[in-house]
Amino acid sequence: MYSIRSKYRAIYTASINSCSLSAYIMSNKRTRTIDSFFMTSSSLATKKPRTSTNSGFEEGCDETILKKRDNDTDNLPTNYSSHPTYPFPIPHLPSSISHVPNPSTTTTTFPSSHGRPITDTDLDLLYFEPFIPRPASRHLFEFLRASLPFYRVEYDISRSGSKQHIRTPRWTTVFGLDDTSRFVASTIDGSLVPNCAPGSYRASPRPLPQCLEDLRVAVERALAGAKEKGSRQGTEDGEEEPKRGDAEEEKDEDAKFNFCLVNYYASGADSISFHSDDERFLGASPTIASLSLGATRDFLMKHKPLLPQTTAAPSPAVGKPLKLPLATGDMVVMRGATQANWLHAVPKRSRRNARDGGRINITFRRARVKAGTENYYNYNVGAGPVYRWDAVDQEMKPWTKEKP
Ligand SMILES: O=C(O)CCC(=O)C(=O)O
Ligand SMILES: [Fe+2]
Repeated sequence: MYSIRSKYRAIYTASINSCSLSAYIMSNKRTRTIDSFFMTSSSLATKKPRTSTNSGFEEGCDETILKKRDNDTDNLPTNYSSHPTYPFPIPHLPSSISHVPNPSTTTTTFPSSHGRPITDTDLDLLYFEPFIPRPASRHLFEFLRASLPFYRVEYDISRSGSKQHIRTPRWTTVFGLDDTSRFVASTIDGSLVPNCAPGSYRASPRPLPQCLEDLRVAVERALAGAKEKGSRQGTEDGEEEPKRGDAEEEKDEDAKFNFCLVNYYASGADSISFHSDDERFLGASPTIASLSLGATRDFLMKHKPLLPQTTAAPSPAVGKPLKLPLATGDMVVMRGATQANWLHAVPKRSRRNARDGGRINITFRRARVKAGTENYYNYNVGAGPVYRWDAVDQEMKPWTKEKP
């Protein structure tokens, strides 16, 4: 038997190695080994510039990361998040993801670009290109894929009277709401949502591990900053600051997240079909922050069909999908009436682009209604086995508890 730390060393080293293997394949016969990850900066300076324009994973082995590792003599995690609901301890972010802020300090390089508003009929997006600097985001992709437990949810549905078995075409994992969490008393659909007593869930809520908690803090801080900047601009010309109503207070609450869903798309064959995140447990106009790591994938958005009795003239947005090619480190924040009126999807990629090295998507949300939250756990964790990334075979493998 070996300790968590030595086990993690094996996984993490293999992960770095697999990164070099990928770089080798992508950069056409330029062999790189584990040693190259610890080369000196001067030897790296002679490295030829990369010519590959492939997105995502294969570029994760770039100079910035290598130089950073050069200074980190022992880059392996020493701290872990543990909880009875975690199948195994989840490491904290390694020091080499240098741009990930420490919540106890005020210095952060996040976001690494300003959020660009994209608006249309009922559409309210804030698009950071990127939110996390590209090199750090690629390292973060590797880290999260190797560190989190994943699930492949399967379920049966009834379609035209016959039962159909669905195997979700992506890996998922979900965290949120620990025993100390409370639903804040607020109104949803006109009624007061009560506080939720600890231990009252059927599905055991899993708190965010520290590595996702650090990201949550960074995202919330950036959104608060973007909001402050927006309101400062609105009052710059001496206007009196407008009085804040209940709706605005609720909007503030929306951008305080207590729930996190992680999707892993192993290749272009994995996808998510058109849907909206309009589950009741998120409230009427949720703010959802969606972070992309790894391979670039298209994020499509289209307006929901308008009811035939609608008298308003159709907007050009209706029927015309919007395409955001989400690259590593990018973040899209969906707000306001977006979920109520728009659908989004990450379609499969063509065979030519199928082997893209994988992509991770993290969405931060605010769960408000207990009943729906339970369903969400079941839908994104399910009752099947736990999977964990096997860096040697480069795939998710069923994970079993080690015998002591
Ligand atoms: O992978 C993405 O960018 C979208 C994921 C998504 O829409 C969801 O999990 O609800
Ligand atoms: Fe979604």
